[in-house]
Amino acid sequence: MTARVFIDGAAGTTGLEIVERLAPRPEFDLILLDDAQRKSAEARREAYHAADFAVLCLPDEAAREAVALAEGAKVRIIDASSAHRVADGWTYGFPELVGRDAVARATRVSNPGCYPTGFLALLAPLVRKGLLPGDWPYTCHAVSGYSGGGKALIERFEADGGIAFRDYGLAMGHKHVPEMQRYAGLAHAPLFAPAVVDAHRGMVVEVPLHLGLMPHAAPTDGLRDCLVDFYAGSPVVRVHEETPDELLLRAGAQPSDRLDLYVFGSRDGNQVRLVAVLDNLGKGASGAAVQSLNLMADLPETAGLAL
Ligand SMILES: NC(=O)C1=CN([C@@H]2O[C@H](COP(=O)(O)OP(=O)(O)OC[C@H]3O[C@@H](n4cnc5c(N)ncnc54)[C@H](OP(=O)(O)O)[C@@H]3O)[C@@H](O)[C@H]2O)C=CC1
Ligand SMILES: CC(=O)N[C@@H](CCC(=O)OP(=O)(O)O)C(=O)O
Repeated sequence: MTARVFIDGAAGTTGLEIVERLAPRPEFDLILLDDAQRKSAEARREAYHAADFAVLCLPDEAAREAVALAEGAKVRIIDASSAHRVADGWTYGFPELVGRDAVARATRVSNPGCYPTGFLALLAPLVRKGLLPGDWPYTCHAVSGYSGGGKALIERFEADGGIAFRDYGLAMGHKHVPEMQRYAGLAHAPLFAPAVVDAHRGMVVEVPLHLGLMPHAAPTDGLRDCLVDFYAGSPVVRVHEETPDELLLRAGAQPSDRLDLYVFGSRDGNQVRLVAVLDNLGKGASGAAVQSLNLMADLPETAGLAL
């Protein structure tokens, strides 16, 4: 049976990429509103009531409004915004961490933020298995392509043409911190230092560790082995056992729904860099939404993904 899927915000950066992934698939019948209707509350309410699934690709405020418009409908929702990431009644849409069954059964799924996807993929299994302490004050450095900031940041980078690197989040308190802390099981909020580089898409998320100073921490190989075991058989997450000399983001990178993890250790074993490489619009947004939708619709998990 064909499932009807309403993409609210289909004209935006994340929405367009979800449409691209779903449009060729016969299992789905997309509900898309034209320019004249796409912000009409009435048209959107009707769409919610006609759909089996809806994917919200909207700013937070509009996503909260969307959930209200869907009240009373049988529609199952995946929200790509940060409005419901730590809200009661919502399942965090990270099947590798919360379990595929939990996502498959959920009626309200909140897609993880792009930076938290890298951070949590690295840290959550290690803290959960007791190989790193949950009460350590962790730091996370990350760079993202400018599409991570949606249409507004894309326009800014493309119009300016001269920004090579943009450090931001300098007042701390980035909106991703609560989900990073909650789903990694941390006692303290991580110090999060994000930046944007002059590439359309792609990101590198890093957690540096003074391993030698940490109480109850496993050695470098133990950390890597744990991640290898945890993601064994995952079609999306790959834990690399080799340690290359460099990791590159390419300005013209093609869409990818993969998530690549690395564990680099110093020779003396005292320092470690946990590194995740992903596409902010892939496993960081649209790819993750499609993965969750596949599970919710009882379809093969990776159908339609670029892996
Ligand atoms: N870009 C990324 O890498 C990631 C984005 N996200 C999240 O996904 C969501 C969408 O982000 P993104 O696609 O980047 O943002 P964009 O700004 O590119 O797109 C948002 C879209 O929502 C539309 N919109 C705004 N308000 C309303 C409304 N009231 N009713 C209907 N449509 C509305 C906008 O319309 P208009 O075109 O007129 O502006 C726009 O088309 C955000 O919450 C973002 O934080 C999550 C992970 C990664
Ligand atoms: C480069 C850039 O600006 N990135 C965005 C996060 C993108 C993302 O993950 O979006 P949501 O969590 O909002 O859904 C930011 O830092 O706000």
